[in-house]
Amino acid sequence: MERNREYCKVPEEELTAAEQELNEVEAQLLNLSDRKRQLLDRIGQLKDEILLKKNHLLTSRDWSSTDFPWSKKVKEVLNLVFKLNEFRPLQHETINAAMSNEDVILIMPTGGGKSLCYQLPALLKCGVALVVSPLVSLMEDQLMALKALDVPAAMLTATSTKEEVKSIQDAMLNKNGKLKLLYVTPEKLAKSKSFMTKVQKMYGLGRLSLIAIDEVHCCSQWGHDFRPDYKFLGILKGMFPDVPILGLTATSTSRITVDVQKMLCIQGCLVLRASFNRPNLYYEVRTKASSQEECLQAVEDLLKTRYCSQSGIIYTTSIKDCEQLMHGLRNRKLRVGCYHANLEAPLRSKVHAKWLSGEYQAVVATIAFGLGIDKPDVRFVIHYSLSKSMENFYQESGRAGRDNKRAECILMYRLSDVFRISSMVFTQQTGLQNLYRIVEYCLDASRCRRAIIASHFDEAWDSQDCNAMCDHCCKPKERKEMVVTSFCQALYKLISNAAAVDTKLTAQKLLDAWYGKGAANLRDISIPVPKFSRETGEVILAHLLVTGYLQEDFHFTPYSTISYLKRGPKAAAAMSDKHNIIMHISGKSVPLLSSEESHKTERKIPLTSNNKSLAPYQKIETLNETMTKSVSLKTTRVPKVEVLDQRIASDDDIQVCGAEKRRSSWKRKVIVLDTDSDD
Ligand SMILES: Nc1ncnc2c1ncn2[C@@H]1O[C@H](COP(=O)(O)OP(=O)(O)OP(=O)(O)O)[C@@H](O)[C@H]1O
Repeated sequence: MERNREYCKVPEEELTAAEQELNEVEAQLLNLSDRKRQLLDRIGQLKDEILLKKNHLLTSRDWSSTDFPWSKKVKEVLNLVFKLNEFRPLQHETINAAMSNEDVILIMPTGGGKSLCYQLPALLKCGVALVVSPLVSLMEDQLMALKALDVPAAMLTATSTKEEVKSIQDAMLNKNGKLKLLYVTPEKLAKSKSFMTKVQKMYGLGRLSLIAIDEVHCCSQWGHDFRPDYKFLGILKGMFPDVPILGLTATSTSRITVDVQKMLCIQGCLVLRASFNRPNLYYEVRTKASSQEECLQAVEDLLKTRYCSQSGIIYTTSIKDCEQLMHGLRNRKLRVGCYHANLEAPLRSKVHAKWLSGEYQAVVATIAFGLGIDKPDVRFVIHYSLSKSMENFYQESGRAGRDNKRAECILMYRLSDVFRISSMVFTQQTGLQNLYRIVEYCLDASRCRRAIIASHFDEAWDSQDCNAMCDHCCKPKERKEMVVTSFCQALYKLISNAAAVDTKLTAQKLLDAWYGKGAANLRDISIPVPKFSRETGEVILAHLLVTGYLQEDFHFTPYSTISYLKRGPKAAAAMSDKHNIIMHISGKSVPLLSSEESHKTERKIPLTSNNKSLAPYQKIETLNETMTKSVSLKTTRVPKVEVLDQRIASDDDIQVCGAEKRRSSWKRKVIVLDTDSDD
């Protein structure tokens, strides 16, 4: 080609030659970019294969073995330093993996004993373990506990004094230093260059023993608690390649776990997942009354009867709710305190202390009362309103029953709460998605509550595992299907009618119009008023919302954010003749266990005053006779799934969140769909 160019004196000839050459180059480029794509694909495949192979090797090793060189020492430190007799599930495995310098992600329910998994190896390894923790209060709790055990630990935060910083940094680099654990916030790592330089020096001296990252799900944007500073932790593996990273979390779906591995550059690492099942926790959802007074009454009744002289937590959504509920309960002579972020730290500590000592029966709290709460005998957690996500609910309710004795988690559900929370979370990337999952948990009228929790956390579930420890398994109901397509179409029509007069409808206004109430110009006489209660109407509306047939439409006013309803992304399907929108409802109780027996069953479950070492996620195998009976009851298959014809369906036999309604005049048209259906 070069030669061509040299001899081409005439510009026309040179142009032809250049164009020819360009064509050839383009053809080569195409070939090369094809090849590049092929190579990239292959590299991706090979990397996946290597990770899979590595992961296979890791998972096939017996991490619970007691034949590791450090095994004897591990047992000694467990007994002598931590004063514990034996490991809880997965603790030993995690410790062995960390001692082998493997990266690990440990997913273990709240209270499962994650801290020991990095504290113990930190004591056995040479040097200092860096513990990244999201909250100063959490670190303080940990330091207090470690001090009581005589374990040398320190923390560095934005408020540490110069002297503190200096003495800690000296200890980091001192070959003979005693410091074993150093707690830091992710912000400290991300923002303090001088501190990172010290960590690098410590690493250079071979004194960085391991990196533990608490609440590691905060790395992932898919998690409910994404913290931008956690992103920075991605550089640690590159900087300190031979230091094991131990990520710990109580809540992580598979998607979040993969994301976290990617963020931390520890793909293919060992993932240890303890069961999310907490056999000693009883889960229940109750319909919340619409009047403030009735709601208060319901909580008062619980505290004065069912939970008389027992200790618990009542979670509310806002600071205002928190204070109002506390005053309401105090006026009813209940010993409760309140805890939220607007209270000064000393006051919060005082409330916490009064609750720990039993002076307060319960703390009415916002989510500010959370991480680090380690009271073993919390017998009840009441959610006075929905949580923001299943993860939040699991974590908050998980503060009950850490002593492994029976404790109860009651969630009070009302549709209007959904919109209060949605207008707070809709700007977050997965805010609404997360909220709708917990709404589904509340709406489900028959499925085992813990089966729903397990499936949320991608955990395999055996229907026998509940042991009648949720409201649905305690009093099983038939599971039926109801076709709600025409109701959805009716709601669309009401929304369109309102739009025609330049009006937007909130859920309450939409329900008013549907039930022939509210402004006359928003009603539609061509749409029959439902024969079922408004409560059932609310459930149908909520179902249409969480399944995408309706959608929230947020508008800002100077004082608040209002959620209106509009057609959802599935509207076209809902309008099609061929499409049925099906909702599960529950029918009659399965008459195998009388309510008296079920009550007995409820009361007889765990069990564990003589079973202290039982971890929350271990199966309780010592079933008594009544429990065995309830298990066989629970596993009894519902004989049929029925489609109730929507035109004549009424409240009869429909159970909505525990509010059971029955009428003898029930007429229904039944189409048998399936004769062997279950959840
Ligand atoms: N092997 C064990 N035997 C008995 N008790 C243990 C064991 N391991 C940990 N514990 C106790 O369990 C309690 C909870 O432990 P820890 O705080 O580590 O839980 P966690 O999983 O970090 O919970 P959270 O997610 O709420 O922070 C602590 O009081 C701890 O002393």
